[in-house]
Amino acid sequence: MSVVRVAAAVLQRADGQVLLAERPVGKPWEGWWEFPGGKIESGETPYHALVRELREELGIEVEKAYPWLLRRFEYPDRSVELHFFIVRGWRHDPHGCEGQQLSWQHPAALTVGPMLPANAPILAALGLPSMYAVSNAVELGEQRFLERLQRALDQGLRLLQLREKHLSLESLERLAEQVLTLAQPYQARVLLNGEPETARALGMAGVHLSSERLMALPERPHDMLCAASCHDAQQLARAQSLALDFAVLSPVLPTLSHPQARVLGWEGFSTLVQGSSLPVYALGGLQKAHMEQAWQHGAHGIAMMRGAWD
Ligand SMILES: Nc1nc2c([nH]c(=O)n2[C@@H]2O[C@H](COP(=O)(O)OP(=O)(O)OP(=O)(O)O)[C@@H](O)[C@H]2O)c(=O)[nH]1
Repeated sequence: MSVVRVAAAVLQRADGQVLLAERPVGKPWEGWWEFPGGKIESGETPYHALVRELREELGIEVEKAYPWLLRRFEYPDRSVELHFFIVRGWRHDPHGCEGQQLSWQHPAALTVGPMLPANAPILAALGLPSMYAVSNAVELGEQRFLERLQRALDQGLRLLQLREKHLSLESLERLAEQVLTLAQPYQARVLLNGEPETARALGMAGVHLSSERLMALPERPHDMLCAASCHDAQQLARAQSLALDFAVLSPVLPTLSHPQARVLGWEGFSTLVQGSSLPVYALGGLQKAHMEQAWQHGAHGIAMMRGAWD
């Protein structure tokens, strides 16, 4: 079966809502909802197809579009390869130039549907925020870390990795309880860097695997979020084949926590994440101000340890 290559756009407003379109009468899957976009013509790059499709379908001019995920899916009559972009800047108000109905929607609470079957993991990925903070109680001291965590939650942090490898199980339990108590009113999700069973026992939303654990794990846990640390193509491929929720790729820049590690640089990062079916956070020596650069290089967002608590 030949592969249909498609450019698809997640137009995202500052409030997080994304634009969905209903497939018009007469097309395959009519009445189903999708992200605006269409087939990549021969000789076109995915980006150029995106710009053309959004002009033709929505009457907008793309100003800021970032490469995001590649999703392969088998329909009964065709295989599709969907090149998703996140579009954060455009000129003119989108309207359905082909008579299609449009709707701005919160990815986690759609009020239109059904969505095309290929798109379920895309909606899940859109539920992940741009920033992923990694705890640093060992350097800050627990009290100061908890104060900084409270401040970060107030400022919008919604995803956190508790990574305190030096602690005994008893001390970890105590700290985890305090962290979860702070995170709960914000519905912020906390992942434990460790084993799935420990994460489950501590009531965490998920587990974050070390790269070593990632390579050894036969199957991902299905009752919680599951993410992993990756440093090369082989580990990223493993994270994709286990269908994890997301990966973290590091170190992008030199970092104090891993002074010996070979730095990827932004170009190395972007080469590795190109074509990823999973959202990938950039990590290593980053500050909040690196967000735009991370998006330009194909990252879902940035992960930070020291930078998250400044
Ligand atoms: N634009 C878009 N297409 C998607 C999404 N998800 C998804 O599976 N697709 C698939 O990607 C293909 C998009 O091609 P298209 O919209 O230009 O073509 P089409 O179905 O109208 O078919 P036709 O032009 O051959 O009649 C379709 O097979 C569609 O089912 C999505 O979110 N947006």
